[in-house]
Amino acid sequence: MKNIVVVMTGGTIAMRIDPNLRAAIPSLSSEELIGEVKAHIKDTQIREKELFNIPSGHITPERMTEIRQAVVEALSDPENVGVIVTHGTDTLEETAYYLDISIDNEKPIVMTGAMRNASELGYDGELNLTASIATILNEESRGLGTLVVMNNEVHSAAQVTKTNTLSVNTFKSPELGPLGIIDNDEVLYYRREKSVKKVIVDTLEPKIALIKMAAGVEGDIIDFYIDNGYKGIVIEALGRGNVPPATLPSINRALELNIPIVLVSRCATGRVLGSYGYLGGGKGLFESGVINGGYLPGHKARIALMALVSANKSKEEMEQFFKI
Ligand SMILES: NC(=O)C[C@H](N)C(=O)O
Repeated sequence: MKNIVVVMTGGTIAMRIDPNLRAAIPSLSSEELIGEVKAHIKDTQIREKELFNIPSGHITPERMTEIRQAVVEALSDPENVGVIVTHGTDTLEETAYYLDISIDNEKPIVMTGAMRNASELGYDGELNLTASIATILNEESRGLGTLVVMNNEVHSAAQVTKTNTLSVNTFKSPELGPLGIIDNDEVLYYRREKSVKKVIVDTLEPKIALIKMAAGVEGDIIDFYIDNGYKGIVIEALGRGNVPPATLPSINRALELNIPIVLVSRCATGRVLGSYGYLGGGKGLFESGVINGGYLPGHKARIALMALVSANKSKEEMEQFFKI
């Protein structure tokens, strides 16, 4: 008999409509969440661990480390073949990315959730859980790091992002597409991408800022984070990796204080590079010591920087991490 551990953390998958509020709130017990699914699967035992039952907007870096701890513990038991983490979809890709970079284990870790709550017709929680179990049980899922399974698709934690506020088909990997699909309980991989970027660390530095650039943004917001003891800054820059020139004095101030700055783009796809030499262009930023964050979206680069700072990595090691 194979064992799979389901670590429950909350999200819409564990919510119902409250009749007074007429809005969804956390309410499903672990038995209610998993009972029906358990009754349908054969030859596999599900061991549930209810860590918390919160919306994913309540997930903090500390709670991410608690999730990691629960996953690592479950993986260390030779009887368990893999772990499923149920989670709200709003920040699912952040926790997935942290688990992916911070755990080095061949056993599959699958994160899943739901877009419709248990009071709605077409609740997708059970479908996503069943597809996650099929993914764990497939031998080809081993060695791929943390996977995200939603809407019968398997995605890599590094690539996946929530693209739509409502649709059940919201999780996409815009650059490369899903790794595979789940068809009739069978997992079919189009490609198997081994997850290679690792920072094995069980803590996350919370004081890492994420700042979005826009036309006419000035340096005051950067100064705020410097003055409030932040240990690192991720800048979601314009296009190819450029910033409005009025931010430059504050960026240079942060660099002089050895506060690492990672540059990514606010564009949905594509990497950043020093293609532009004008004032505020990426070329000057990288020459002055800003770290190239590659193709990562800002919220995942922030998780990476939280892990790298927490692990006391040098600037060179950080640069190495973000290199494709
Ligand atoms: N679909 C969901 O799970 C969204 C919910 N607001 C959450 O992230 O907890």
